[in-house]
Amino acid sequence: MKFSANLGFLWNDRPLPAAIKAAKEAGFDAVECHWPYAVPASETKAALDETGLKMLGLNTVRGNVTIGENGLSALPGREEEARAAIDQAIQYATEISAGAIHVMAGNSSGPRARKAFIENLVNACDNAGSDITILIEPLNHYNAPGYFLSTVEQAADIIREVAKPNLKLMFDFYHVQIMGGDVTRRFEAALPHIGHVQIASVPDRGSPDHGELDYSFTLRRVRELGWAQPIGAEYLPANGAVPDLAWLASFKD
Ligand SMILES: O=C(O)[C@@H](O)C(=O)CO
Ligand SMILES: [Mg+2]
Repeated sequence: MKFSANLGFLWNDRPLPAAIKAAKEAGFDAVECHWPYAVPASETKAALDETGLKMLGLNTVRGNVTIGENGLSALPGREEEARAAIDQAIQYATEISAGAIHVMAGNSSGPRARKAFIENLVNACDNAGSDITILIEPLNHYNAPGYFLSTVEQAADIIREVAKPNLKLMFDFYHVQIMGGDVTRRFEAALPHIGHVQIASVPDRGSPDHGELDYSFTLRRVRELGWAQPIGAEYLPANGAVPDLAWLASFKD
């Protein structure tokens, strides 16, 4: 299997270009991040070019994080800000040739929120063009209480309704296990919609070699089902920002 280092959590004690280099040295096949915007895209691109790693994805900004905002795209009345966040992400992703943008929904619920989310996703898909995949990610209700999107089934409904070929599901096993489990069957059912896969141990969101999910089984099944893209290692290192990587050698090709 191939793995992508999620630099939102791994090596997040250093500037993004240095984190990209650390991921390369550690043997990762790709990188992904959360919010790279403080670093000029040219600097991120230079580190990607130097290491030969691809940036698989980045997120739209969350809004006012000091009051707990967690995305803007499913917030009725905030359409202008949501569009600006999507435009910013598309511009950054284009400059660094990133593969995907995770459009963050935000904390909301109900039909008006759903309508706003769908309209923003249509706009994101149309403006991103065919080289950038737009991702939506269900988040669990412990880490993201009140978040609009919490299950893969809800996300699949939205993807069907938006009906754009570049809208896909970010299937994060950590969240999916917490929100109902049965992860192997649910992965298989969602496979046609999946655009990226992420992992972490459950419930502590640590390295994927312990906890209630057995990734040596789960990832074998993922591979058998034909998934060949790098899997996002999105976990919280046990001791700060430098990750424990014993798991990587045993899971990698
Ligand atoms: O799982 C997560 O939390 C991330 O993938 C993310 O992008 C939202 O913070
Ligand atoms: Mg995730």
